Amino acid sequence: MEVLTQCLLCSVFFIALAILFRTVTKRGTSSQLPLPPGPRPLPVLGNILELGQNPHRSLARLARTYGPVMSLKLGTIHTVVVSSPSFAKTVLKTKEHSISDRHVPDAVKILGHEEVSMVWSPPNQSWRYLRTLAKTHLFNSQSLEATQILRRKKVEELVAYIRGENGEAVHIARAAFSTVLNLISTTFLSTDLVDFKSNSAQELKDTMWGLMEEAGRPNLSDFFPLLAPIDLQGRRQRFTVYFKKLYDFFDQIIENRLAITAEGRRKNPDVLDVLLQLCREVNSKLNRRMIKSLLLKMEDLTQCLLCSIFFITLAILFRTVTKRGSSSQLPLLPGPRPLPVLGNILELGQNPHRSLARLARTYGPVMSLKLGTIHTVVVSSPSFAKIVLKTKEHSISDRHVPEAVKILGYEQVSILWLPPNQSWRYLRTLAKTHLFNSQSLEATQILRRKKVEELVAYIRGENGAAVHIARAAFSTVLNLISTTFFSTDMVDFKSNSAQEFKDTMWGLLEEAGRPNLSDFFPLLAPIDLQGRRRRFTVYFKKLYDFFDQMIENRLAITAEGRRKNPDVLDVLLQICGEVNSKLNRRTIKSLLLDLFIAGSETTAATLEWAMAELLHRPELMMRAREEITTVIGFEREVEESDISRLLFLQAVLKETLRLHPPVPLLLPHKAEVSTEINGYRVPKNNQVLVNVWAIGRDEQVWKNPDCFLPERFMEGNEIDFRGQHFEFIPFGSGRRICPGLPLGVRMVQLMLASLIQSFEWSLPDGMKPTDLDLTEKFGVTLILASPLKAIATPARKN
Ligand code: HEM
Repeated sequence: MEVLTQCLLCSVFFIALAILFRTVTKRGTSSQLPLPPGPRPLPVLGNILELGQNPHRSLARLARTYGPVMSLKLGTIHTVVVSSPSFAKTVLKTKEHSISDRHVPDAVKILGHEEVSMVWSPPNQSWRYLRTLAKTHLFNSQSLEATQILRRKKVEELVAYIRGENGEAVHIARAAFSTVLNLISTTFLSTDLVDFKSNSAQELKDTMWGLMEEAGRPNLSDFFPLLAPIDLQGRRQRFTVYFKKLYDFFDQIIENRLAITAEGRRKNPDVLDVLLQLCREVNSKLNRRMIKSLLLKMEDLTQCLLCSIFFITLAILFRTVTKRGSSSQLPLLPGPRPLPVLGNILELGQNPHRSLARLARTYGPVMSLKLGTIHTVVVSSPSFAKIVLKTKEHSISDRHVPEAVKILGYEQVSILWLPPNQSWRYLRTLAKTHLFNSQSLEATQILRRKKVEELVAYIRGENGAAVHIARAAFSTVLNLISTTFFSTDMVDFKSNSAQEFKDTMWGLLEEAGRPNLSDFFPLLAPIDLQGRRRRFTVYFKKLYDFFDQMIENRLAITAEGRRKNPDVLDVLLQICGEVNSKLNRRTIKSLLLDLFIAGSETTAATLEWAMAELLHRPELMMRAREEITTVIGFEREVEESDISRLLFLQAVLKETLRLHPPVPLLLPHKAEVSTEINGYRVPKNNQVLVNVWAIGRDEQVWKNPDCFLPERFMEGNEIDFRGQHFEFIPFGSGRRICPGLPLGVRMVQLMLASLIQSFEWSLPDGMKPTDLDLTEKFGVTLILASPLKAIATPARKN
């Protein structure tokens, strides 16, 4: 009851928060105005997660979907992004009088800086005055000509410095930065005033560098201006220190200059002399304006105070919630500093596997992050993967269950999400003995061969039109799984209900690939802000109905007499009917659902990646064809039993799984008990992710890790993916290793070999192999961002 009241209070609090954000958001826009298209924003966060580590690239990618003018919501900030020359012209030229104000970062709203800064002030009279000043005194070509000798000298100093390094590696950015500071100071303040070898000059350089570094990191207050008054990250406070230091420095320069000019006019006045001269004329005006801006700030004070109280409460609440999960005595694993509330979510970006690999370069192969309120350990090296998946398999094989699947009691019976308890062990044994044992897979290979023939026939029927490889593969894999486990006669994929099944499965997997706020903030889960759990319930009910119908049909048939060749469904129903059976209809339905969820997109994505890599490197495609032609010829179709002789094809599959593991972070593991890795404590309930994508590209292990080189898996290289070689674990390892591995591998190999044997492949629209876009998209599985389309020409039999 106590927990319930707490939950209720939290829900009320968060609903209030959501309403507040919605109100704040609505205030900024007019409902009559049509907004440019754009990705659907998440509640509260908006589209922040889409920005990633490289917003310029992420936005370019989004523009491919939503067009050259699109709208996003970054936190509560409505943002329009323009990505084409013509719309850039509209914004920067045609509309220059309505779109040349600035969106001012919160951190620079200090010391009245933004009101007098040429960079940040709105295009008003003072700004125009500063622009004219810059044009006439700072950047006019005559004075730049006159000062070029000074700059030449500074560049000579740079060359001398580099020469002095005597072949040591030079930090180009730092050397350039120092020189640029010198060049600017030399141009505007003359060299004799700024000696960059002195201590104060060194300090100026460090302060500038620190300021730039600080400014480059995201600031919560810029996404949620309502949070600005409490300066949660202390950004404004640190900026104030930097600014004060710089102001002091410039004050000193001005004082020195005034002292010199007091002794008499300088021979060659520089820009500072001119500015000081002008300053004398406008001095009083400048002072009055500063006083006015101070008075204006007084008015806002009361409002700020009220906001502060609200957000301080919010911060304290989040801190309390967060602290509950960890103990302050525990030594923490290294990791990037989390932001308040969001933690390290912003670091994940669009491609978490890549971002985490990058972070691991700084924080090491075991690091800790906070994703919202979820403490997460990320492992990125073969040796630590071994510790997590093997040495510690008994303490780190629980699952961190996504909120969306906590519906209809599914997670309590699912092999994917159950903790490693008795029920899970029972299901794993069942899978091993009845579903994926090599004898029954041998027995069903003729059925799968037929389904692959249907795929080949479908592609032949396209008559040279481009084939959407992933979609064709997805349908075929659904057929292959159903044929393996419940015989073809039970599932006719040409019927309407089968089409509906496919669409529902596709929809479910698409939905599951999008981030869910509730997974980062489980306290929000009860209100299901994004409606994810509601939509999952609809999908699950449809699929359960489908399986129910299938079971009913089967029971009706078996009631008429035992079937000649019982399939997996017959066996499961048989076990279900036994006394004290651990299996019931609900468990069977969840198991079937899991097989389709875990086996369909993973297998289809692997085939798509393999085809994409071979189309990208036609000489490898040719080698694979030659091997098939030599070993099998054209007279008959490839059989699963042929694969053991197709060594290059096997190497292609391995290389595909190394470079493009379909489940790049495995399914999330969870520590069942507090444990220790590398001398650090991993507290109970921490989420544990294994970055197999990063491990597959580890430079310490793989030569030319980013190149697709199937040959590396030939010539006596015994490394395989069955969980013993931790440098290559696309199926995981240990207790939770993928039980569907034998079927998955058979399916991909058979489809790939058949497609290569039956067709010559090329790219549509005159695309060259090098034009093929191999960019990834992270979702439930790692897929190609631009789905692969290819043209199949029936193979010539020479
Ligand atoms: C190329 C194809 C496949 C790949 C790369 C793959 C990969 C994986 C991975 C990485 C895991 C998680 C391991 C972990 O969390 O430690 C997993 C789990 C699982 N896979 Fe696969 N898989 C594939 C095909 C299949 C197929 C065809 C099926 C069944 C028809 C299947 C059924 C499962 C199940 C039931 C689990 C959950 C095991 C558990 O949690 O105990 N997979 N798979």
